[in-house]
Amino acid sequence: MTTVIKGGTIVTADLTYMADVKIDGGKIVEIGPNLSGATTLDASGCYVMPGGIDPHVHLEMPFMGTYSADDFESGTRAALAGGTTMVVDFCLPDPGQSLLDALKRWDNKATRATCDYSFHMAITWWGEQVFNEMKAVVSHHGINTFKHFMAYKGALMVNDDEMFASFSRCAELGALPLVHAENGDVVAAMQAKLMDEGNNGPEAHAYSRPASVEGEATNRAIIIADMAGVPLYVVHTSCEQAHEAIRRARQNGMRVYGEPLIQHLTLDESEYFDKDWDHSARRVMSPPFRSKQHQDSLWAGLASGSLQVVATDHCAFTTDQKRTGLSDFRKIPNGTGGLEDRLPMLWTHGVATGRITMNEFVAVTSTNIAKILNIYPRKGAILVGADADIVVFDPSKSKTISAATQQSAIDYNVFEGKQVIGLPRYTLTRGFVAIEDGAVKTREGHGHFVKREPYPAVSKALSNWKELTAPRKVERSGIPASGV
Ligand SMILES: NC(=O)NCCC(=O)O
Ligand SMILES: [Zn+2]
Ligand SMILES: [Zn+2]
Repeated sequence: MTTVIKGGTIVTADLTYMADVKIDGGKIVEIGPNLSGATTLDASGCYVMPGGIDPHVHLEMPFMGTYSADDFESGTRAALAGGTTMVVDFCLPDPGQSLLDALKRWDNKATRATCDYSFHMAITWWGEQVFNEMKAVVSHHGINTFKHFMAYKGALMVNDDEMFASFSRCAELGALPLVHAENGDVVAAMQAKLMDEGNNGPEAHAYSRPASVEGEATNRAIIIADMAGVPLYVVHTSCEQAHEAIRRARQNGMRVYGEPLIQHLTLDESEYFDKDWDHSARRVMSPPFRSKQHQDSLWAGLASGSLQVVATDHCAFTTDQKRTGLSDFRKIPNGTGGLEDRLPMLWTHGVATGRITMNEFVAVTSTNIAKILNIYPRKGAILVGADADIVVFDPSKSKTISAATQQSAIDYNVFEGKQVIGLPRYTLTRGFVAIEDGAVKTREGHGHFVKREPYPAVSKALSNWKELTAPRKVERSGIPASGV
């Protein structure tokens, strides 16, 4: 059964033009004028764009003694409602657990997904078993990214030697390491000091994680990646110090990518000084929200290309879950939602204000990450042969964000009361119309796992360069006799 999206303007990362899009069997089969099919979707006045890809979500994540509240059904439903058609979650092995066993657990959870998904594998401990299993993760399970937490001491955190070993293994396998870059040792010490001084409220979460601990860790991860000869992707880049380290590395020819979150771009640190404990605790996430100056730096990075991707780190906890930390901010589960709001908030605060163009919007919400994850042009493109993961985006449609009308399972929204302009008229996941003018028609279990091959081009280029510039013994003639 063919579907035609008719009368819209196609917007991709590099082109804007008027054409219809014909879909058959979940794929784009034709692009051009005056197309017809069994079903027609009216896109007049709309932009027809690749569906959003959110490479950073935590659905039903076991974390800080609880589980994040959105599972693969409600989380992907929220994604589709906001124009996002693929998510990438993080598989988190327990300490000592086999990576492959952990993957079975994630496979089971994800069967309920309503849109396509993939996983990053987290390296939460190190040993020969992990070293060996990383190969199977890449070659048999279609996962080409490995996440490293430099924070969450005593839980998910790995040390520099473990990171260097894992990054080096990534280099051998053609995989890409990811880092949560905050100095976990310094954060733990600062948290303890703040508690000793009686600072137990959610604002202390922000005090304990200043921009410098993120900048230092980002720089350290970049240097470790360079020594290991591997590219690096820095998740939730929230401040100028981290951005500056990424910019500098890129200027020096390193392949380092930075991912600001929509929350850091649009919400600031004043949220933590609200008199209402719940208000502040609901916004506790790591890294914390920053000042307006840091926000300006992130926006500039998106416009100039030194930062490449806007994600959400969707990790939603209910107010009751947040209240676990009523007397100790260290126990407030870290994380916020945003899956449904990423595209409308970025359009409103980015495109509508002129901070980024429509094409840059597509690049940072979809195409760039599709290329980084090595799934382009199956995803992230409006091209014949691509999956029909499409958002028909109406720039004149507006709403006020409210928990009362959201898809996420939690009881609040960190963007509550914000007016957005620009919303999906239709969201299609592999050709299936899951969102139609605000009506949610998602199908549980429709989502497929997207396998991702390793990166032959980047790894080959980097290993060629490393080989050319490797330390070499200088062959000398006429070596003087020993003076002894
Ligand atoms: N970001 C956050 O606070 N929670 C989710 C886990 C992580 O990404 O660090
Ligand atoms: Zn993180
Ligand atoms: Zn995260």
